[in-house]
Amino acid sequence: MSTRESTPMSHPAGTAILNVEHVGMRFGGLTAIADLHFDVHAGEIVSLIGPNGAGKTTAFNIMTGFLKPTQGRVLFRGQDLSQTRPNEIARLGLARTFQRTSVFADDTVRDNVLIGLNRHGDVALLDRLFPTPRGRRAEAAVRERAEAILDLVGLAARADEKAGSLSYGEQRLVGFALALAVEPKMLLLDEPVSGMNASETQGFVRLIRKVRDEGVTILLVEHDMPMVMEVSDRIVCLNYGRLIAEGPPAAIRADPNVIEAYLGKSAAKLEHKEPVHA
Ligand SMILES: Nc1ncnc2c1ncn2[C@@H]1O[C@H](COP(=O)(O)OP(=O)(O)OP(=O)(O)O)[C@@H](O)[C@H]1O
Repeated sequence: MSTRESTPMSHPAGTAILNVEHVGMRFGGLTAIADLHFDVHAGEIVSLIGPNGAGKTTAFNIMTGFLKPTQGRVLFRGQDLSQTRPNEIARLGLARTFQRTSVFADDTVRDNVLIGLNRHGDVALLDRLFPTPRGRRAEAAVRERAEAILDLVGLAARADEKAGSLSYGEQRLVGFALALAVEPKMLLLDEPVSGMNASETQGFVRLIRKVRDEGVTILLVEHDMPMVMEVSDRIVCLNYGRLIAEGPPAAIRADPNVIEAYLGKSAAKLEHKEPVHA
């Protein structure tokens, strides 16, 4: 495990940054999550896996404030998120990416990242609007940060192209860059490599590790099992809204309950199918 955070708010390795405490979610008569309970420690890469409809996306939506749980609570860095709005949660340092890409297709890749940075609002608006020396310095700092993020995700050479002209996998990287723009302490990645080819996936594994080594904790939902087994420190497996196993990849791969519910069926079982929402 590696943490290089040095701010006073940082968590030493092994401290929980996220606590999911007996969370339940019902939609009318349907129980999407029955009783989910797990922690993520600072500096870890943790994956949430399970068959279609197991409740993974619902869990993500609760952790990011898009849904309020009908039972239990989620703490991020000790703060209860139940009454916290999504934009406040992002400001606390918990950012997410979405299953579907959400880039501005007609803007360049660079402008997408600049939009993300400006939305984050770490530079005062007046400083950017007026051509004062201070305003110009602020603008230059934002542009420099955009270049650094583009470099990190490997899109520097495509910065001037329209985001909509990139391959699907590259657009996922733009979505990832947008999430990084808010300088998160923790990133929730929703099926980040779906639609990526094998070499893009390998590149993404290296990228996730690099970002983690910079002190960002990662929780991902992913159906690409070789990728999950390679990148995860720990895996949490859900089935029908219940936690059925939790542990390091080797233990999860060998767990009879996980094999029965998810891994052991036909190869087609590992392919992602769109959920049918009630
Ligand atoms: N807004 C909603 N209203 C009603 N039911 C919902 C809603 N969102 C999710 N569900 C149901 O909750 C259950 C869990 O769905 P969820 O999308 O969280 O599963 P998942 O594990 O993310 O699946 P997938 O791997 O296919 O993305 C499913 O039965 C789904 O149909």
